[in-house]
Amino acid sequence: MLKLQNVTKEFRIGAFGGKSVAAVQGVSFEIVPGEVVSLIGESGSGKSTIGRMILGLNPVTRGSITFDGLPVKAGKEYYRHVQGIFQDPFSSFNPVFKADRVFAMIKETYYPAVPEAEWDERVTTSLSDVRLNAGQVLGKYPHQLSGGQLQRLLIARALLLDIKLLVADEITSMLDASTRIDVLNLLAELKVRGLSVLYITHDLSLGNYLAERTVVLRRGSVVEMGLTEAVFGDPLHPYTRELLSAVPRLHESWDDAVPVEACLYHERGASGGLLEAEPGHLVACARLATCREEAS
Ligand SMILES: Nc1ncnc2c1ncn2[C@@H]1O[C@H](COP(=O)(O)OP(=O)(O)OP(=O)(O)O)[C@@H](O)[C@H]1O
Repeated sequence: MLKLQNVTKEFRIGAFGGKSVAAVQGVSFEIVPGEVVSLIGESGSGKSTIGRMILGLNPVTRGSITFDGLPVKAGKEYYRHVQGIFQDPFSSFNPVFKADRVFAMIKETYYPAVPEAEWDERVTTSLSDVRLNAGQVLGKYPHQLSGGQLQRLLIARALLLDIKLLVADEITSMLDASTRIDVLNLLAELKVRGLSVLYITHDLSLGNYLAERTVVLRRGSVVEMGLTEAVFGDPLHPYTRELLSAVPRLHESWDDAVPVEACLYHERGASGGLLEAEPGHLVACARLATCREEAS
C-alpha cells in the first residue's frame, strides 16, 4: 500500500540557502493494509520529515514514495485515503471557528450531495466510534475542548473519509497518561477495522504497545527494522539497545550517553543499506556475523 524507496530529504539552509542538511537519507520501508508501523528515534532523527513527505507536505529530494502504486500527490483524492494527525491538536483548528467546522469542511469538499440529516448521522456515528458524545463536543470552540477530545475529533474527521492510512505524529505526547491510553486503544481498534497507521513516536513503550513492525531511525537513516517483537526482544543495533535501555542521565548529554561508535557494529550509512539478520529483521551493520560470533 505505502512504499518508501531510498527516500532522501535535503533542506536548504543558511542565509541564502547555499548549504543543505540531509534530514532523511536513503530510507526504505513499506506499510501493508491493516498494519501499524511505529517509526521511532530521538528528536531530530527525521521522523516528522518522513511523515510530512508521506502526506505530500514536503517534496522528496531523491527516491520515491508511492501509495497503492502511484506517487504521492497532495490533493483531494490523496487525502481521501491518507490523513495526518499531529502532536498539537490545537494547531489543526482555527480558534475563531467552532471545532466541528472540520466536519463541515469534509462535507463541502467530499460529500456536497449528501443530505444534511444523513450527514449529521454520519458525524454522530464517527464521533461515537472515537467514544465522543456528539452533544458534548459539537458547537464548542477549540479552547472549550481538551487536547484528548480534539485529537479524537480529528480521528473522527478522518473516519468520515474512505481512509486507508493514518499518519499519527506524536499524537499522544501532549495528552495525560489516561487519555493517552484511551487514544492508543482507539488506534488499536481502528487497526482491527483494517486501517493502517504510521505511528511516529520517540516513546518506545508506546510504539511497542501498538505496532506490528518497528522502524528505528537515527540521524535520518534506518538503523534497524523488523517485527516489533524481534526489534524489542532481540535488538541488534547498539542504538536500538541504547534506546531500549535509556534512562534519563542527569549531567550527561545524549551524544555522550550513546556509545554507538565505540561498538563493534559498523553502521553502513545511507549508501550501504541494511543487512537481513533473520527474515524480515534488518539492521545497519556491516559486521553482523562477526559480531555475533564474537559475542557468543
Ligand atoms: N524546514 C526545515 N528546514 C531545515 N531543516 C529542517 C526543516 N525541517 C526539519 N529540519 C531538520 O531536519 C532534521 C529532522 O527533523 P524532524 O523534525 O524530521 O525530526 P524528528 O525526528 O521528527 O524530531 P522531533 O521528535 O523533535 O519532532 C532536524 O535536524 C531538523 O532541524
